[in-house]
Amino acid sequence: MHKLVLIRHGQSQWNLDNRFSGWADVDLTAQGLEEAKEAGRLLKEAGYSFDVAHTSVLKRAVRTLWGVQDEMGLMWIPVLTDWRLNERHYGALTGLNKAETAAKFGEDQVKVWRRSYDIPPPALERADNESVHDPRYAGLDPALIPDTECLKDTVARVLPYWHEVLAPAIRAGQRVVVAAHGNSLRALVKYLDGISDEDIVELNIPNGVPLVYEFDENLKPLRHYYLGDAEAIAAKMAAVANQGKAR
Ligand SMILES: O=C(O)[C@@H](CO)OP(=O)(O)O
Repeated sequence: MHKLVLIRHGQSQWNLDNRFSGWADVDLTAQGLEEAKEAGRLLKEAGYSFDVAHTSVLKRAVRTLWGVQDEMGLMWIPVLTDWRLNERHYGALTGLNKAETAAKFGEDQVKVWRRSYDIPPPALERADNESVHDPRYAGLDPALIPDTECLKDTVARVLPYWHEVLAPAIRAGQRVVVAAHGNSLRALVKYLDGISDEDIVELNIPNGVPLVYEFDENLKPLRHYYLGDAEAIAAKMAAVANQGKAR
């Protein structure tokens, strides 16, 4: 049996401030760092170890991974960073407060922007898109740098990473951990579990909690589960869903 561990980053400053983050490179809060370490402790206690780690090019995911590695005594394993694991690009909503946006445009509209499968948030003007000049994307065809993304667009970049990088490593017997983001992980989970475009709307991934997938030898998921206290995890998922309320 193969296993994969997915972890959404711990609380970021813009999670705390309730702002749309997307590709903005926001750091973890003290709580977020503690969540990362707690995830590492949980994994270690449960007997997990990893041969390789994958993360995005955004520091909230990278630093979460560092916290996990540090607690597990695994600072030495290879780490691959890749833009395809980045958060979904939030377009012109990036930086806006989610509750204020809901008060202005309505909670239903904000839910469409946050959770619909194929309706993207309003796009940034290319001239306003700082990622185009960001050295971390310098090797990338500028046409691949999004001005906004819906989940479907995120699936279109996350799945090649799964098929080309993650799945072959898991199949070869490597123990893999992925530290990424709410929506890049929703994209992967949608594919792994065959979740419909309608049902994915209600899926929210909590910050800083290890999500374990068990696969058969063909990488068909057998089951998945979060590590940690079930009630606390449910409360974290509800808190993510409620970020789009007007208050
Ligand atoms: O702001 C974002 O980039 C994401 C994740 O924090 O938020 P949401 O849950 O609203 O998609």
